[in-house]
Amino acid sequence: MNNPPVRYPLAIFDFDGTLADSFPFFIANFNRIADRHRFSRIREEEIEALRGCGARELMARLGIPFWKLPLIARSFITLMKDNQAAISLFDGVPSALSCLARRDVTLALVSSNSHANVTGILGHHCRHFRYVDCGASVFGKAARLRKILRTAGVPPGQAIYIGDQPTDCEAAHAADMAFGLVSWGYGSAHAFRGFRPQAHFDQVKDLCRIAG
Ligand SMILES: O=C(O)COP(=O)(O)O
Repeated sequence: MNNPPVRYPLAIFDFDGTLADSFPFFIANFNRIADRHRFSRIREEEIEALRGCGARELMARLGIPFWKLPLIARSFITLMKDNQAAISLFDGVPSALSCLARRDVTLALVSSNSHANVTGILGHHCRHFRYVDCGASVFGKAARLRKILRTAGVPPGQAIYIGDQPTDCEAAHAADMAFGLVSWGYGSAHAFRGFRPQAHFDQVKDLCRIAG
């Protein structure tokens, strides 16, 4: 990991692929949702290449128009709601969250997933989060980040958004915040070519370094 140059008093987390290991569930259900919403199915051997695409490129390759995104997101969210037990947090996430909370980092979460799924999967680890903002559109996270900054009264330069997708990085930078990229998420390193995350986290336990 590149050590963050400063301690970040406010750390905002993405959920899927960052805290929750939902990629296997996403892939297992992908073609079912593709059939329902009439976009391209994927084959096992395409997955790695698709993880290297940004959201716009992915949508173009799969034939997903923007207007279908909320409908597709809703289908995944509903499916996940009925299968929450199949999704767990990445190993080490609970101790990383309690380490940060213990060291007085304010924790928040901005996700495009639903509040019910996020809180259901986090379970009692939810207690570490001061702010939880769910239901953001994939391209609409910057406004949610700004709202948390305002509510928390923290200047953007003292906050970091930690996520796994290029859209997360774009949102953080649009909100003038630092972005921390995790290596265990949906997006592969190739998807981040041309992006400049302020921090890289190679292992979950590295997240504790946000506390300085
Ligand atoms: O990383 C993403 O953009 C997707 O994750 P989210 O569902 O928690 O928003």
